[in-house]
Amino acid sequence: MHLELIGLGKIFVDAAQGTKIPAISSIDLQIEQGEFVSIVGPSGCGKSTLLRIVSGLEKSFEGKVLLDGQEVLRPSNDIGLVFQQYALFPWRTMCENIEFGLEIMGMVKEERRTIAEKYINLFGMQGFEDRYPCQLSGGMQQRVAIARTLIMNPKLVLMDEPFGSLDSQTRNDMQEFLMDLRQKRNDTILFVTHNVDESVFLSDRIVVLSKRPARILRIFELTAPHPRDRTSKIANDIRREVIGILRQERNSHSPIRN
Ligand SMILES: Nc1ncnc2c1ncn2[C@@H]1O[C@H](COP(=O)(O)OP(=O)(O)OP(=O)(O)O)[C@@H](O)[C@H]1O
Repeated sequence: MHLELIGLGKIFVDAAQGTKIPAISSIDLQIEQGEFVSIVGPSGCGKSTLLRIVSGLEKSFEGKVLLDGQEVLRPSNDIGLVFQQYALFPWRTMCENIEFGLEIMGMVKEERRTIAEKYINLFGMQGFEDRYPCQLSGGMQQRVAIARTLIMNPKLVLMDEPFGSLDSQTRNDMQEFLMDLRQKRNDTILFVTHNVDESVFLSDRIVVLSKRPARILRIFELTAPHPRDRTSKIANDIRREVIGILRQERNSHSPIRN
């Protein structure tokens, strides 16, 4: 897998008010197989818009997204999506949610059940197969959403604040779970987060975006092996530096107050 973002730009037009909202400007980025790349940036800077463009959901934008050299023009099974809202089907059990994509592909029930069970085991969710989403904890629901995406074996997984609605302990558990999973599967992940700690714990690279319209301010490379020590000097140094850039960016061009 090789992902290439070339000169990405996006301007929203508010037809009612006749105003233009530049959301993204001149973003170039390359991602290789197995990389975990986090995107952080000020609130409202254009992170989700960037993911939507990469996913093929956004129809009009400048530049190109190339996945293995092929232009991404629409959503496909090659690119999996995980959102903050788990978006599970409430009327389907855990197992039925996980096997949904395989069912849509026309796979017969026995075959897809066998594969879904493999994922249920891999995700440590045995015993909950027949529960409905409302009977599962938030962390478990997000695991189901991730399993439902990964069962399609996408080349690239896009995650938009996937742990944003979880309490801090569950969030930590999910970060560890995701790292463990990654070691087993070598998925390629582009991950949007507001949480700098999370990006330092998880990423091979952290891409720091500017205020809207988002452009790349800085890319940090993190080479510490996993599992990472959240309190190590290197983790603290990078965290401090990323937070410093974001603070400076937030305060830039703001009116001087007495
Ligand atoms: N469909 C749309 N029409 C008009 N403006 C939009 C649309 N979608 C997003 N925007 C605007 O584009 C900008 C970037 O939005 P986006 O959701 O990508 O930011 P974000 O960095 O993901 O935000 P957050 O930090 O709140 O998650 C915002 O100002 C938003 O209001």
